[in-house]
Amino acid sequence: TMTKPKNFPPGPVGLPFIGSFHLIGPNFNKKIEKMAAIYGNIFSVKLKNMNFVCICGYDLFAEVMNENPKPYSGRPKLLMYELTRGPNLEGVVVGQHGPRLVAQRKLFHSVFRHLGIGNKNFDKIIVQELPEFVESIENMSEANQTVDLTSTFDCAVLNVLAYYTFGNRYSYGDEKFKWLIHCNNEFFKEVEQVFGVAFTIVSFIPYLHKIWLPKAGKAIQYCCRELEAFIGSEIEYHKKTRDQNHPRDFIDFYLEEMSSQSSKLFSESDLRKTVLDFFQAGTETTTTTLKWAVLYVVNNPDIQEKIHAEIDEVLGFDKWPCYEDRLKMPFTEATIMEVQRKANIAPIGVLHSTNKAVKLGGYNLPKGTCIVPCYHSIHYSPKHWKNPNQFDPTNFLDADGKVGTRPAFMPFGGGLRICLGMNIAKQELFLFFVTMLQHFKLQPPPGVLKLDEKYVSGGTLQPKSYQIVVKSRR
Ligand code: HEM
Repeated sequence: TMTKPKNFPPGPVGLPFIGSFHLIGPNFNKKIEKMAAIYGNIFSVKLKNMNFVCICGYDLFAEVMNENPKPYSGRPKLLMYELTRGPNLEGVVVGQHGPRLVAQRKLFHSVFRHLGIGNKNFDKIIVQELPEFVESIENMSEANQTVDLTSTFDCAVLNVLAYYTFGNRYSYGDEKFKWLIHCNNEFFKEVEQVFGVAFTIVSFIPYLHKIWLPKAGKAIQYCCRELEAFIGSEIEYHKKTRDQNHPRDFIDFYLEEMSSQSSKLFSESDLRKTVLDFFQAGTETTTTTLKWAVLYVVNNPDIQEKIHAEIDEVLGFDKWPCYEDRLKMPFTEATIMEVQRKANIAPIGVLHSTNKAVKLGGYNLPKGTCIVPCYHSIHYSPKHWKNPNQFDPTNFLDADGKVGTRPAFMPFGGGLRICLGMNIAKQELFLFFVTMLQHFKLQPPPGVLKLDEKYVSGGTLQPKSYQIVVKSRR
């Protein structure tokens, strides 16, 4: 066992072997809240040989994510990460901060700018997805009285990333695409088996890994290997067909970096893990947010009506939206932000780690301390939201009716590790949500007044699976 360093944040003593294991799992947010009430906004939870330091409340978030992010820009070395990203923790999500990571992040942004024009026009890639997106919902609702939009969202969202990385989208019925979706979804199902959002922490509990490792752990590894093999075959294809003067997509740009640079910042194995990261960080998060968005507008018909009115005024029925349109649709944009606040789908985001000794909230954190940002504490803070438990888009509207930023709103994390796909995600959320409501009216199934707003914990906090009625607005 490990003793606490000097002047370390206080916390529950923990039981022998299992430490504070009983504190994670269901009702995670409530348990964190209770501990913060006892120990303060910064406290430690001990598990095996590791101290997790939980941070709550806007002041600590501001310090770690905005004011002094550098010492907090590492990632903890967790067993689960090593299983799927190798001993060197390749890719982007779980790597240490340093020249390699900075180079990968920089390349991501420059490809993003290249595929669009500056930071604009990337939305063209999403807009080309809209016709099949709408058609898929139409077909489903013609065939069935009630529908579950999950698979449509899965296809649309993965296609955007496929276009970005591979240079092409797939038709939703394509067998190869179905396999890719299947492997990607299996990964999240297996993660769910290992305590959902707290799964990375669980990998630290002594002896417990002996139970989950042979089953869920193997399955998780298997899913990642299958996805990596798929990505690997795309890389092979790109090597054969690429034209050095006309790079088509992320893989072409990456291969070009590999061949033109002498340092070892880029490698093919890293490329595979990086693309794997795009899929695993960028699909379930976006799909889940869209599912919450549908749920909240179904449960709040007055809000849905206001969005319909905004869409009718700005777009009418036949024009596809573009991302710029959000500037004329403040209520719609504010609704999406409110969905992200209220759903709080990544309650501990991705864990950070200190890469040098640092003082936080009056305590000393040695190098290598694992930081658990508890987002519920800011997204539901009564200090920052008038009625945090209520779904209310006006949280994000200023007195003049314009969308305003809110400091205690960080759905994409922050600091040097802020979500790499944030701009893609924002554009997807806006364009898929608007297009859906432009074409359809969404209602609860017959006999149901409201959909259940309680979450279940998968890779993220998700709504329980639900059916809705989709009515064409034509
Ligand atoms: C609504 C959708 C999304 C949400 C809510 C979300 C949220 C997050 C959060 C909370 C983090 C951790 C940030 C931190 O450590 O402080 C993160 C990291 C990341 N996200 Fe997203 N994300 C979304 C969509 C995407 C998309 C579409 C991509 C596409 C590439 C993506 C790629 C990444 C990557 C690569 C990282 C790791 C960055 C790093 O460690 O340096 N995400 N995301």
